[in-house]
Amino acid sequence: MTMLQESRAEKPKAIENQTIVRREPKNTGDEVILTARPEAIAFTPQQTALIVVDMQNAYASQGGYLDLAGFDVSATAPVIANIKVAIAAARAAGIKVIFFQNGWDNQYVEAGGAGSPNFHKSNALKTMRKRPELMGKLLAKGDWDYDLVDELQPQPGDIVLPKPRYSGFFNTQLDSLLRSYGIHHLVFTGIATNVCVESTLRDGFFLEYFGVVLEDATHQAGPDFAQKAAIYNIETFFGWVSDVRSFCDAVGDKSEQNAA
Ligand SMILES: NC(=O)N/C=C\C(=O)O
Repeated sequence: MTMLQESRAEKPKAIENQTIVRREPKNTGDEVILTARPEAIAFTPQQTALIVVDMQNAYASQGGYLDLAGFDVSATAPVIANIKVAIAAARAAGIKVIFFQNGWDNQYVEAGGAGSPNFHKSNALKTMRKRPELMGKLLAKGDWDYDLVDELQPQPGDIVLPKPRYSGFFNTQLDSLLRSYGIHHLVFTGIATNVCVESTLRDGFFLEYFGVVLEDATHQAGPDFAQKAAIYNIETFFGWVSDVRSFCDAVGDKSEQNAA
């Protein structure tokens, strides 16, 4: 056993002077402890999912919806790289990986008509009303914009869920799938922190899921203050905030060992 493997074998890592939040009744299986704000949080990999929110070209690529609608996506490359690391660590630790894809059919029937606030608020729909040549392209199933970015592709055993609104719990199979796997801790990554990540984490809170966001694996839609506000809300009211390095340390990052 190498020194690196030896240090990885010592689990859970000591979190000195940090209060540790533990769900009751106790987790079953091997518990790991994640350094987080405002407290460290204990979870078992088997009862945890890594949620990858909307890592589609629409949200992370130049020429995608957010970019065309005037949002800055120039700093998404490190976020993609960090999510890739978190996914590898999660898979190696036996944590279920769940990808979301936001969008609708290419006729936008699923987007709702003028009777839906979504019709009036969605910046994708507004952009297409201003630029009709984009109709059938932005967030439309089957188009490049809807596709997950090349770097973050699902593997067998992962779950991919389409979603028609900001919250991943609304009109999707998420809740029933999580309950079927006995999962009650959710670790969030993806774009946008202040819209779909926060909406899903908040709905999860109301449904009694423990939500942790990996801050450096997220990016906001809008100015920097939107990221700060979302992180503040999560840390203070709805869940916990951590980072990719701490997540890998907590779950024992066996991804390099397992990479064939
Ligand atoms: N994935 C998201 O957070 N989406 C944010 C805005 C939108 O879809 O219009």
